[in-house]
Amino acid sequence: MTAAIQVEQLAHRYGQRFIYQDLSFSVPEGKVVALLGKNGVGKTTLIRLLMGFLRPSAGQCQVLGEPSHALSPRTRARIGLLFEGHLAYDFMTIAQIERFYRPFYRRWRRELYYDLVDRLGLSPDHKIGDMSCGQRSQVVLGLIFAQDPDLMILDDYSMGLDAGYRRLFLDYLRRFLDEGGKTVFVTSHVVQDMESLVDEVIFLQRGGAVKQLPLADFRRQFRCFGFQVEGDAPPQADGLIENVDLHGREPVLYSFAAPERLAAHLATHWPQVRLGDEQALTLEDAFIGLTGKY
Ligand SMILES: Nc1ncnc2c1ncn2[C@@H]1O[C@H](COP(=O)(O)OP(=O)(O)OP(=O)(O)O)[C@@H](O)[C@H]1O
Repeated sequence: MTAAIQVEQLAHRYGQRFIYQDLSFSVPEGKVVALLGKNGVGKTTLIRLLMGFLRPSAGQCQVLGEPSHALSPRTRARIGLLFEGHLAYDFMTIAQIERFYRPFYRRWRRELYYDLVDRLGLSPDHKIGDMSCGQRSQVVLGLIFAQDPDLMILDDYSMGLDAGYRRLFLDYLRRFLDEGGKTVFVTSHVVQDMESLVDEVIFLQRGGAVKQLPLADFRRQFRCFGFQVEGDAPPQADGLIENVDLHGREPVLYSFAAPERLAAHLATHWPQVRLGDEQALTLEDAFIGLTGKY
């Protein structure tokens, strides 16, 4: 399968501080892939690298078959980018910005822009600089859908959108995906939105460790169990135990291992621990279980 994004042995540092040292993953064409990670792990930095706004300290990224630091205008026009501070032309009006963007894109779909933006109930000569944060987001999203891109890169699309507009955006995104052949690479802190949208997840940890797997596999394999300890030596994360934490008041441990394998592992390495019941997890619980609360 062709990769829309291919990242190989990527390293990036700000000053002396490495954000990642050896990051590799790929986003297959036609898939929706979410990059999830806690604040400050380097999600936005990665998008800057993918778009060629930053040059990596080492390693490489390819986007739609071109090196990210040398993307041609033609390839850039195939990428719909939602990025913090992206809407720089806030002196323009709703109508002016649409006219400004239109000539850059061969498949421009003006009706999609106005379909989203008309819902704001503002006149076409309303200035972008005089809009609320959520309204501006709506304008940016309208511009991105109108581009009809082959690849959408969305950095925290929920920025400022209220629950209704977030749903509206997700409905648009699903319709966009129904057209087929589209790839979406998304970062979000609204983990529950990912459940019905995403094919694969990439968990990025501080220091650059990554785990990529189909969302369905993550939901099926990643489990949470209560446990009891004899004495005062609780288990610690190890090769099989991903994390140990409190779920409410109950101590729990998280693992990708099946219960029998985990019980055998505990009997050998943590004999003072008795495995309790499996707990149901929302996607957000599972995300926190894997990455930790803070
Ligand atoms: N220009 C910069 N100079 C120095 N450090 C930076 C710079 N930009 C970002 N950082 C640091 O790099 C790390 C990664 O930042 P980045 O914005 O990529 O994280 P993020 O995963 O997108 O975070 P969030 O989820 O909070 O948006 C952070 O520790 C941040 O402080």
